[in-house]
Amino acid sequence: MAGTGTFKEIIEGDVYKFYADGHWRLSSSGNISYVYNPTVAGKQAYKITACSKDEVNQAFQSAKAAQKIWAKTPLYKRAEMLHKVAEIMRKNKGPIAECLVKEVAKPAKDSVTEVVRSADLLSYTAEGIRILSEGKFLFSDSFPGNPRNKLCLASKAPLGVILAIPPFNYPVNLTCSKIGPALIAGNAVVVKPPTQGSVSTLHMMHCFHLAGFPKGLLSCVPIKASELGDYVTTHPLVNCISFTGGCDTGMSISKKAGMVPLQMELGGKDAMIVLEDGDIELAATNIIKGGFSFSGQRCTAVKVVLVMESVADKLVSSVNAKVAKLKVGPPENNCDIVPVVTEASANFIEGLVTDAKAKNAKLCQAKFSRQEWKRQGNLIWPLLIDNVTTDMRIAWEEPFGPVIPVMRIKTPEEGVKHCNSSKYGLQGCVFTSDINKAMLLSDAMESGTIQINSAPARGPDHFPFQGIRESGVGSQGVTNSINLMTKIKTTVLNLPTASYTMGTNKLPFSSLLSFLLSLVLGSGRRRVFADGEKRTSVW
Ligand SMILES: NC(=O)C1=CN([C@@H]2O[C@H](COP(=O)(O)OP(=O)(O)OC[C@H]3O[C@@H](n4cnc5c(N)ncnc54)[C@H](OP(=O)(O)O)[C@@H]3O)[C@@H](O)[C@H]2O)C=CC1
Ligand SMILES: O=C(O)[C@H](O)COP(=O)(O)O
Repeated sequence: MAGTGTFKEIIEGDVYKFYADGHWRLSSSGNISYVYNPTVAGKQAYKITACSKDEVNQAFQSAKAAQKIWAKTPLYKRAEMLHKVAEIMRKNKGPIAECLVKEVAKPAKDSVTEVVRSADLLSYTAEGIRILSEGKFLFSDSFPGNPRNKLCLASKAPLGVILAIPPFNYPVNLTCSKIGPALIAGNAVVVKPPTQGSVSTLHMMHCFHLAGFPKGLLSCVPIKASELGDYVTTHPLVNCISFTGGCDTGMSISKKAGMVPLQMELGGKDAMIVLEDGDIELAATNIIKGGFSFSGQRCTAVKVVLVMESVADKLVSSVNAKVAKLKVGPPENNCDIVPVVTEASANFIEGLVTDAKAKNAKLCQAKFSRQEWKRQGNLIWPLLIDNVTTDMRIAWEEPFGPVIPVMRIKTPEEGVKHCNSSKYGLQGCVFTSDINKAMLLSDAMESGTIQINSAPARGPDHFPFQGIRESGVGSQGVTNSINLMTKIKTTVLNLPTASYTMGTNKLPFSSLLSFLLSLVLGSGRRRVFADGEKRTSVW
């Protein structure tokens, strides 16, 4: 059960605490944020303490201090601790998943999957020590005019304090995808959890606490973003911001952030282009899996289908038949379509549908009811909207809900043009049986990733994951996140004479003779070396 047993110390009464300096406590502010259960309108799921400005500042100060020590922790010990957290998370997947069901209405089975996937991500990230234990060794004489008298050692150093801001839809997985790389690289992390998703995040943070990370290295500070959001994101001790969430929020943060590396993933309008030689059944299945899972609340969800008009009717018919089989209802029952996270989100989605209908789109509401459009509170029945045209909002905007527009195209180029006209550029996908056409389309589609014959997806989590344009900046995926959360440190060894290796360091005979004579006569030519010491020989 959430907040009991292993997790009883993270709650006081019915209010969840915040985590800093290695322990859990209620904020001195007395402020409380409320987490509402998306499945039951108006029902409070949880109460969480909201940190004060001073508590947030203290979390950053402690992070800075703890990071200096953590950066000197051997890589193998860092890896051991990540494996330990992963194990604790696997053991406690039940209570953490329970929170996901209640605060973001994620289907129960998908909630457990998210926790296990996150533990696996941490285990994989622990192997990141292979990357961190490698450096670069450069000779100077590869550059014109330089003898080989400078040896350059380049290695990766931690940035310092990482501010991690995850979104509601994957509060556990997307927090781990930030914390894991940050820690293995030697950084400290301050997590600002999403309100909807904060209790799942707090439970996950407790697993890190139980693993025994140094006090202060990790903190989780729920705040009222409207009050302290800017304070957190512009704090002088922030050395990097890793944010996943809405485009508007992310863009605003990136404009205010200091001169720090940014890792921003801001959503997408992932396009699916279906060609005449594409497998229509496969495409339909991927629209269902890729477009409607978690009610479309995924940045990588299929968000517009661009299908050649000659096969459009066949595709729409196949998708509608599959939509009719989707289970609609509460996440506890593992329904395919669950309530979206907030009423505001549901209202936004309804606005897009209403606009499309007003402009003569065809609403293909499955045979759930005679209604074309069905919504009950935050619960929206899955909807394919056919005959969408570019004058409709849903052709361009990200619903983050179970509604998918279908646009009919005459040429593949028309599909590429629409994809590239979007302000987003996260992922896309192409369905065709011709690998050459697939590669040409992938090259032409301006997106971070193009999937061939499968729906967009971030996983597996070690794959590079990035958006362009307003879909974000910086690349995720375990390796890329580790590299983004480090900086390069170089040390240059300046030598008095060129240095060669593998026996190529033969002295000219004359200097060998003078060297031998100096040994015999004891009056070797005294030279000042790089360290300032006067000696007769470099070795
Ligand atoms: N790329 C992706 O995977 C996601 C994209 N989205 C897109 O964003 C839209 C809105 O979803 P939502 O989750 O509300 O996204 P938001 O961008 O509002 O929230 C994302 C995270 O940012 C935090 N936040 C909000 N405002 C600030 C601020 N001023 N300073 C610091 N942190 C802040 C939120 O905290 P809090 O919750 O307390 O406001 C949350 O932790 C969705 O409809 C979807 O289009 C949403 C989720 C994931
Ligand atoms: O930001 C998101 O919505 C997730 O990263 C998507 O992950 P998924 O493709 O594995 O669902």
